[in-house]
Amino acid sequence: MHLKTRILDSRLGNEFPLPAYATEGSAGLDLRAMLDEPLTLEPGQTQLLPTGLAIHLEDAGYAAMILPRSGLGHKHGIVLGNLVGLIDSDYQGQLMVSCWNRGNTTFTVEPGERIAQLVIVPVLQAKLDIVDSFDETDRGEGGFGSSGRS
Ligand SMILES: O=c1ccn([C@H]2C[C@H](O)[C@@H](COP(=O)(O)OP(=O)(O)OP(=O)(O)O)O2)c(=O)[nH]1
Ligand SMILES: [Mg+2]
Repeated sequence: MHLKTRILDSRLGNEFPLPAYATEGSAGLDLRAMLDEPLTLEPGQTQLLPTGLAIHLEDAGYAAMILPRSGLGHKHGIVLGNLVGLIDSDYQGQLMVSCWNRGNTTFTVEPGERIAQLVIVPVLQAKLDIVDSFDETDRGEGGFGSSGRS
């Protein structure tokens, strides 16, 4: 697909590469922290970081999700303050990343560092048909471990 993208920080495409799929099979485009100086995140701290990019998906049949990078999340505890970021198809503002240090050690984000990834996903907008009851299923209202653990 084609994605209308605005570059809001001129260092992107010059000093720092534009987002690109790293391999033919990559699902995510890495997003960079467009900081002016290194940012220290103490354990437990969360900061909203600019990416220098805006996208306009235009089509309600798509959304984008901002997801953590597995290496940063697993090794350094750097994940997202909102766990997952959901980008609406009509959003035109700068993509922002809520960066949360859920770990026990201080982490410094360097300017231009890849801090999260953007994944484009298909979306169905549902029309709600209001009913009084549902056709019976085996599960019914059972959930949250109702089927046991093993
Ligand atoms: O990690 C994120 C999450 C959201 N957004 C932007 C794009 C999205 O379309 C918009 C609104 O996000 P969401 O609907 O999740 O937030 P909200 O708290 O419901 O705000 P709003 O009232 O603006 O919808 O904020 C980001 O830039 N980064
Ligand atoms: Mg919202």
